[in-house]
Amino acid sequence: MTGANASSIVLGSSSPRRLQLLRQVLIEPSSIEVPDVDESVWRNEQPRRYAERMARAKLSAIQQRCPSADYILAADTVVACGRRILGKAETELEARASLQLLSGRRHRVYGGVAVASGERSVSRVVITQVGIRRLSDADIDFYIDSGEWRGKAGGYAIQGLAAAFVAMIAGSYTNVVGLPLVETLQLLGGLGWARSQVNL
Ligand SMILES: Cc1cn([C@H]2C[C@H](O)[C@@H](COP(=O)(O)OP(=O)(O)OP(=O)(O)O)O2)c(=O)[nH]c1=O
Repeated sequence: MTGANASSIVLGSSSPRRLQLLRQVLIEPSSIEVPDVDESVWRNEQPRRYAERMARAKLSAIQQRCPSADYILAADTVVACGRRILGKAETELEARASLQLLSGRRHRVYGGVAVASGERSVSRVVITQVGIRRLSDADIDFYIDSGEWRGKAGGYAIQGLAAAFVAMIAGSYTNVVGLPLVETLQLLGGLGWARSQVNL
């Protein structure tokens, strides 16, 4: 038991979005650990299974590193068009190809979340449907120039300029940004985590 919260949470993620989302609901992780896992997709692996496998792999990497943590949280965000998984865009070419594929279509964002407390761990996948309006070449050029696509699953970030591309969303918005808050809090609550001071 440490700090203001009765139970401390180790965030197993390098994603600034995930930290920001937790802070938005007044959860301050006691520490941040960067998971280092092999993120390659298995042959014929479906997006849902991949998202859950990655979240669990990140969790267990951090569990080994922090055996005495009260709670550990890890997550993975996967963007898929049908069964096709679109990875994190690392080059302009990848981002452009991804945006061209998503243009004028609906796709799904699979958010894997995994939480552990001691020996117990739970995980789930939250699915959000996102519809991107038809993108012109000028839209895509503009977005590529912004650089906001870098390191983002599917080559876009809904919390930034790409909000202007999103025509519809069905399901959790925070899931698309990187961490489905309602479901994450449910998982934590299921393992006994409780806020000590704030009753959100
Ligand atoms: C679709 C989408 C993804 N993203 C981001 C969230 C994640 O950071 C990233 C997906 O990559 P992840 O592999 O889920 O996470 P990460 O590599 O950034 O961090 P870590 O493995 O250390 O936890 O894409 C957005 O920020 N906005 C969006 O709209």
